[in-house]
Amino acid sequence: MMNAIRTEGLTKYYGRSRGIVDLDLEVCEGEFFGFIGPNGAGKSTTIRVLMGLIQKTHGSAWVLEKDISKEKEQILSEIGYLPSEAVFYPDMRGRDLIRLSAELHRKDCRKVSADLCERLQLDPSRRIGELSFGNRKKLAVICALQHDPRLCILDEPTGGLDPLMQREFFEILKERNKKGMTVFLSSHILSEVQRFCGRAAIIREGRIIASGSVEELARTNAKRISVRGNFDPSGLPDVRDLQKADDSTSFLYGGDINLLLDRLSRQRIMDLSISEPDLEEIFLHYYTEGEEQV
Ligand SMILES: Nc1ncnc2c1ncn2[C@@H]1O[C@H](COP(=O)(O)OP(=O)(O)OP(=O)(O)O)[C@@H](O)[C@H]1O
Repeated sequence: MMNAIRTEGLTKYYGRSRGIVDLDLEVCEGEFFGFIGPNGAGKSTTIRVLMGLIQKTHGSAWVLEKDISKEKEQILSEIGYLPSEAVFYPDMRGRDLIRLSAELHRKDCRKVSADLCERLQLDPSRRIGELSFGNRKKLAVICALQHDPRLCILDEPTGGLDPLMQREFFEILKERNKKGMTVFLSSHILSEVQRFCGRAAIIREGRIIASGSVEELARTNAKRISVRGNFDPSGLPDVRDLQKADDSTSFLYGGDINLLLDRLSRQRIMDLSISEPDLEEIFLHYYTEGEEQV
């Protein structure tokens, strides 16, 4: 299987401050891949290095099996890119930018771009400076997709799009993905990744802390334990996200269930529930792992 993106020990420092450290990433051609992490984790840095917009500090990376340090031009001609903050010339009209970006790809994209404008409800005759943030985003989406790229790299694409437009946008991506386009979607919105991506990597503080199928990432042995009555789980192993209210205690528990039952049996409690944690809680656990725990 061909790799759409591969990195080996990819590292970027901004002076002495950390951008990304030792990133190993593998995205196969045809995947809908999620790149998820909190603000400042290093998502944009990774993408900018892959795009050749900034220089890596060390490590290696290939996009569509081409070395980012040696074959930048070829890479750019085959991919679509949606930057997180699109900066455009304010006096230009939307359609001029669309044409300019098509010319860069030396392709007649008129039919596709007209179709995209209609689906995303963008009036391309307006001047860019007069467009709202969401409408500029649509323009960037059209520029990223009109030339039918093999790989589309999207850096937090949905900010600014209203729910209806988000739905249409993902519909377009899904259709393209079905026809073979690889999607690399950076996001801090978990539900987005969960709904559309097959596999994902989680990045925190510049490092990949987990990767795999979205289902796999969501799987864990931990259970959500909720106890009504007086219960103190301190001393039990692998207790996370402890929440205490007046007469109830709730936490994620990943330790031996017998230890827990033993402790519970020694206290008078009024009610107990044991349930699967939802994906949101699991990601929260990935995000906060390594920080001080209760
Ligand atoms: N030009 C820069 N100069 C110095 N440090 C930078 C620069 N750009 C990014 N950083 C730092 O690199 C780290 C990673 O930032 P990056 O923008 O890649 O994160 P991100 O995951 O894309 O976050 P967000 O969701 O907020 O866009 C942060 O600590 C950030 O402060």
